[in-house]
Amino acid sequence: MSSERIIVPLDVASEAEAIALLERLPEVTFWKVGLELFVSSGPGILKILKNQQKRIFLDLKFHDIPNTMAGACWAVGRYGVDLLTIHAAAGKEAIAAAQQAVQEGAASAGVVPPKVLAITLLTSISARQLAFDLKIPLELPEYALQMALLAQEAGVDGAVCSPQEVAQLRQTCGDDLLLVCPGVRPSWAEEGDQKRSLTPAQALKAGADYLVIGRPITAAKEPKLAWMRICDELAAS
Ligand SMILES: O=c1ccn([C@@H]2O[C@H](COP(=O)(O)O)[C@@H](O)[C@H]2O)c(=O)[nH]1
Repeated sequence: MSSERIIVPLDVASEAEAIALLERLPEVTFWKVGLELFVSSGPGILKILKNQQKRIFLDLKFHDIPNTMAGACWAVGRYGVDLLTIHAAAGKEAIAAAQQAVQEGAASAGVVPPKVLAITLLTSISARQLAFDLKIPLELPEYALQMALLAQEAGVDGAVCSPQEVAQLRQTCGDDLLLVCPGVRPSWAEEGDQKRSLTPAQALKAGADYLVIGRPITAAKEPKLAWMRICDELAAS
């Protein structure tokens, strides 16, 4: 079912607001906990989600030296979440350390390790910003692909990329690499700070395994109606 391939972010500032959102959208099976909620309220929300049998994407976007990545990833390994993000730009050694540490952390807690996803390039970065602000002398699709290949060589389970690059990553990296796309926007939703969007149907057709769709649902007047509209559009596509 395509609705199970939609991950909704709990981008709110408190556990109480997160619980209120969970109550408004009981049909959502896969939730993302990101920096805003985790930093403001801590890991308690993970237990709440687990008690409701929800799947969890812990989007903490680690980007640090190998030793620090390993320590943080070991600790995340113990939570029993499904997905964890790190930045591919942290480098091969740090990615490999992260991958090994989640396995060890999970084993120490007797839980299944999360799949580690490497962020190739944040979906809020445009080609112009990549060139002029970040001074990266590669075309954006080539840079995203190189980051995915680096992460794949270092042993990650998957990558985060924009829907605009997902077809190329799928073709080059193969079917075993899990591809998760944020920056997805239905035709009726505002782009906001996302720079490289496609619609949900286009993103799935291009090869995404999972879509992260936040504000078009969570900031809608009626989140449930927005969720249903997206699910209906996917079913009709
Ligand atoms: O490259 C990335 C990596 C992560 N995100 C996260 O996804 C959601 C998107 O929310 P929207 O409201 O649908 O824009 C958000 O939690 C980001 O932190 C991303 O957008 N891009």
